[in-house]
Amino acid sequence: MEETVGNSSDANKISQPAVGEWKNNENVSYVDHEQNIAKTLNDTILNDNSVPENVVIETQENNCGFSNNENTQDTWLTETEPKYHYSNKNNSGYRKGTGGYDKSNNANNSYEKSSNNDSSSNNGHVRGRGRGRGRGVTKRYDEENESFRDEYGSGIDNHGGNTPPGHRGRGRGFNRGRGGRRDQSVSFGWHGYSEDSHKKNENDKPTITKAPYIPPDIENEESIAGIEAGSNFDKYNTIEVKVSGTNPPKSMTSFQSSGLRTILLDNLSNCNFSTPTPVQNYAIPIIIEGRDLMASAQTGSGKTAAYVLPILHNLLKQPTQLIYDEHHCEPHVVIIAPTRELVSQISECVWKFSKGTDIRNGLLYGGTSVYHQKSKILQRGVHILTATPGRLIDFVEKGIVTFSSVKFFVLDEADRMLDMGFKPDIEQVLTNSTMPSIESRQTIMFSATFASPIQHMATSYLKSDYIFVAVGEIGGACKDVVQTVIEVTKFKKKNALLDIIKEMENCQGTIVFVERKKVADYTAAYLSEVDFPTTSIHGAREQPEREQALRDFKTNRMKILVATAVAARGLDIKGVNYVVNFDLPKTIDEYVHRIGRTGRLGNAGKAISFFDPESDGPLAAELIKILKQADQEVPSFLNDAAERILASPTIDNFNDIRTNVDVTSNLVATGEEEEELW
Ligand SMILES: Nc1ncnc2c1ncn2[C@@H]1O[C@H](COP(=O)(O)OP(=O)(O)OP(=O)(O)O)[C@@H](O)[C@H]1O
Repeated sequence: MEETVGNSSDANKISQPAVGEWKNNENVSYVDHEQNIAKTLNDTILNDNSVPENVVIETQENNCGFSNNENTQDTWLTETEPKYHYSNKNNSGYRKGTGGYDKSNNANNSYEKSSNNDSSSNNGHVRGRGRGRGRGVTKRYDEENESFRDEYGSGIDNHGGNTPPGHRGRGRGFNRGRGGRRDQSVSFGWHGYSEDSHKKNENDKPTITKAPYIPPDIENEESIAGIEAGSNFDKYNTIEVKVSGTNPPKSMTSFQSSGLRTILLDNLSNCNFSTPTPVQNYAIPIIIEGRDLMASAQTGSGKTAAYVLPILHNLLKQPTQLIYDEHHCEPHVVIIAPTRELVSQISECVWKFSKGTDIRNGLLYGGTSVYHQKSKILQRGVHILTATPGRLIDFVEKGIVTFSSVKFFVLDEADRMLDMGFKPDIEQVLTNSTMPSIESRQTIMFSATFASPIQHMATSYLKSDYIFVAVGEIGGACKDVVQTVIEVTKFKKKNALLDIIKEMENCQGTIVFVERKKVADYTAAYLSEVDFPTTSIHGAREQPEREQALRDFKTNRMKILVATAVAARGLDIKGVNYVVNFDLPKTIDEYVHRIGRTGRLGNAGKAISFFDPESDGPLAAELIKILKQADQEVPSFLNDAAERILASPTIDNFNDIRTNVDVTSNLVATGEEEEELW
């Protein structure tokens, strides 16, 4: 039975749980904020003095939220009981909405866990415990028109914690919380983001305004510190490097002898870059000499600096006028990467190496304020624009960015940018009428993996005399990562994960990769419940939440990060000791990138992967290859699985599992997700 809550004329009355739903707090029927009382099922009125133990009357002031206590009882938590406390402000904890996807799991009715105890966090509304189907109105910011529009929906979105009550999203199942309260105000700690669902319009519907997100500026000193070189850094010199193409420039052996401008050398030394990595030794002279480049080198071996430094050098050596006005700007360098967080990280790298120069650095990515990004890049113009494809195309279509001045075009994670998911976007950028021809620009592509078909395709964007550099085996895993593969079937994964985490001396710096956003939430909720502070990052979280999650993980506030493929590529996080593949990815390249979040720059890392013979068979043969290439042990069950697959004519896509990577584009095409599926 469902009751209407959202349209109630009394918006201050919160959800009325169905009779019997309060298994553990059977005394409480509902809470009335206006009168500041709770009522029991038999309508006895409880005031402050008579509420049963574990029940706190929720007021607008303490807005505290539900959780379960130690005995897994549903409890309303005040701010003085932070143990199971979800913080909207920091959006890093976890909750599990019983009204949404897991009503049956009463034993696990634990929601959020966070040590944050900030009074501006109004946590209750994320839970959506009520049975009603609210018909709320959401003021949603329309980036296209730069205005707010109303969206009506039913039910609370239990997911992100900052989706206003009444909003139902676009019908992606998991986010459909049911009913719940609509009388919460939410105030977010991050800059420029606030919600207020107290306001009502003339029809007595709450009007919720959600200001577009303005990310914090990257210019802070903390950003300077990269990962410190580990004990295996020197072994980089033993890796074989293959260079092909006509007359390749000679490689360098040190930053000092590289010819890089003094200001760049100073910045390098401020960032503790003393010895170049092999990919830097080869790529820097090639780019300085103006050659197009396709380069592959293992994860965590310094590819970003390998293209940022020579580009900065060339810009400084031959400065040309920066063109911009109040309507448009013409960057000299365009760098494209697949995820928002990676784009932000690259831009940080550009910033730290260009310190003290006149180079202007701009950033475009989805989930953030269009207006803000537009005004930032138009205010002073940008030499180097780092962007995700979706937002860049948006700006190009609006005429805010034109490419007439482009000298360098860079694809980071190039194979990903050229696979079926992103290729149309890249083509759209490269065929834009303002984009200089191949001959008139320098095109640079980097990745740790470069499947042959993608390499072939990529050549059509490069000058015919481009240079190809491969440090080590193309697509090979970093040998500093100890890889373990364990056979675990689907239903045993949860316990297996817990066992692994318990066995770790310290689980701090663990990334758990899962395939689906929903599983990311389940897993993070579960781990939080069992005392491992966990956060998550995936494409269904709002951008401020994603960034907060990364910050929390980077600062060790959260020990574990559960992530979908959105965090698989490029992210460079200090102190990642373990990668756990709770679900294996569909492609081996993705596996290589995922495990490459650890074992970076000569540091040791560990990767543990759950191999489910039922679903992961198609990956077995390639996984064996990767393990052997990295001198790792191959478990016998993996050989068996590979043989089974070979003998089986019925397995689809065995010869080309890459056909599975196209899911992103489908969603982008249907407009369900701006850029990222994962
Ligand atoms: N020569 C160097 N000396 C010291 N630190 C370096 C050097 N080169 C890179 N680093 C640091 O190493 C880390 C990894 O670099 P980067 O993220 O560029 O690797 P990558 O090869 O692009 O990895 P991925 O394939 O995962 O994208 C960063 O923290 C970076 O600051």
